[in-house]
Amino acid sequence: MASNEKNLSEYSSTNIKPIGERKFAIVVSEWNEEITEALYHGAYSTLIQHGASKQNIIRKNVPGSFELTLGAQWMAQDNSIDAVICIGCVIQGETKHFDFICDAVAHGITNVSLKYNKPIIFGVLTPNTKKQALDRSGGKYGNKGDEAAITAIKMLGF
Ligand SMILES: Nc1c(NC[C@H](O)[C@H](O)[C@H](O)CO)[nH]c(=O)[nH]c1=O
Ligand SMILES: CC(=O)[C@@H](O)COP(=O)(O)O
Repeated sequence: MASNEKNLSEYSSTNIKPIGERKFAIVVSEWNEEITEALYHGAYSTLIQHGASKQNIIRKNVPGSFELTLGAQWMAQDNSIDAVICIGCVIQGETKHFDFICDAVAHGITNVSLKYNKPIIFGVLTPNTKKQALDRSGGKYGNKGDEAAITAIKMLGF
């Protein structure tokens, strides 16, 4: 279902219990910082809203979305971390570089989740334009960071 049919920030919270002492890592790409900071704040605030403690949310910055995979692995190998949220924004340019990055990140973080048997959430926007990114990072279609945090919480069984 396209984002213009389902707001990324709309979800039923009635069935989500407080997440107590669970520990989360949020790995944030620095490329398109205006977008990724908005996504990060969406994810962070959603975790806090559902009961996570500030000291149990670890942030790790990486240069670009391609580096999210290794950043996620560094966090996932810490046994105290229950779930990892990857935040990035890859905007289509003139060349096929976009395709290679998006493919590498999608497959990469999937492999990390299977290797460490823990949720590694794909909170990466892959828009064609900056406007599409703005619409999905706190704009008219909500915030994918919210969605990524809820996904992490649900994957932990709450
Ligand atoms: N163009 C975008 C990039 N490019 C950088 C790569 O992610 C990577 O850091 C580089 O290829 C070195 O390994 N990254 C984004 O996150 N978003 C882009 O739009
Ligand atoms: C996704 C990218 O790396 C992209 O922004 C680079 O732009 P271009 O394909 O025009 O070099």
